[in-house]
Amino acid sequence: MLQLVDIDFAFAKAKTLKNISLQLEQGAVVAVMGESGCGKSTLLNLIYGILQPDTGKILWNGKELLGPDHHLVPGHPMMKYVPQEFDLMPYTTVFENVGEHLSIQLDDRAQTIHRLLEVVEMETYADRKVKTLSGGQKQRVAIAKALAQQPQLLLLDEPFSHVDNFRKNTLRRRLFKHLKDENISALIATHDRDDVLSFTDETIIMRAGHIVDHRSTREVYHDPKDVYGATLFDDINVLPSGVMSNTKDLLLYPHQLEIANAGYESLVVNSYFKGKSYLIECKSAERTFWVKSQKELSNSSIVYLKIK
Ligand SMILES: Nc1ncnc2c1ncn2[C@@H]1O[C@H](COP(=O)(O)OP(=O)(O)OP(=O)(O)O)[C@@H](O)[C@H]1O
Repeated sequence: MLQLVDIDFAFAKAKTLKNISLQLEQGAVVAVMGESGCGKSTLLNLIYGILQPDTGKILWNGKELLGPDHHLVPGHPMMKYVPQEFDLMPYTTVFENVGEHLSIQLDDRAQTIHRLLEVVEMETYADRKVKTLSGGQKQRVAIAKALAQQPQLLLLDEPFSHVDNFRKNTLRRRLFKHLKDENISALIATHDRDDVLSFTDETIIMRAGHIVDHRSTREVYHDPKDVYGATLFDDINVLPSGVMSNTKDLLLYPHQLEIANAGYESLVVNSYFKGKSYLIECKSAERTFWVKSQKELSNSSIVYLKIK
């Protein structure tokens, strides 16, 4: 179990992380979301032991982990980190990169490497030199290399940012299944709601160096604390009490409103094609609303909005 207790950290004078406390049970897969610059990567760097907290403690199974001020080589053996700029050996093969830290005396070394290359769908590239790979392929090799070292905690920073949509879904399913099968905990800094909604147990929301929410992913999504948290998942309708016969202030995603024959009058400003449906942007009294529609609607037409 990982615990952070009252961590503060500053790169310069201004604090980058403030009063961070959290607990992660073994096997939990947890997303870290928040706007760019809010401190997600810094948090992962502190946990991994690349940065030294100014105050506070990081504990693993109750034992304090000492930061880089106390170690010649930063990092801790039970965790692996895949940063945004992955650390691979460009002139050696994919196979050797994944196996870099695996003992050559290990009986099932080759099998282990091939099994992990399957998890990241890179088995056909085993003999290719890393420098000849695309960014997305390198990212997949970096993930397999981290898994090869059998971490108890995996820290992933934007793990699929370079991977095309075609591969992303299979890769995500395989990777998260592997994490669950092997009871590996993971902290994943991501901007991608699809990573978060389908695959994580809990979500941490960060803002300006603080943790502002940490609950189960479903609670964080269904019952957002504020507009900031909700907007990380989707466009959001802010409905103060009384706007659409609602008796309290509401934050609603586009699919929670509908266009009806009667209701709150609004003017269509734009229709955005989304594949299965259109996202309609409407305006009433200086307020913007977002709603889904099966049909494209012409700009300046009038619609009536209702809470579903
Ligand atoms: N080496 C550094 N020296 C000084 N300031 C830094 C350094 N690294 C990051 N920062 C600053 O610390 C803050 C947090 O950065 P961090 O990279 O943790 O954000 P992030 O939430 O991961 O952002 P993103 O989503 O864009 O990756 C930012 O204001 C950033 O400019």
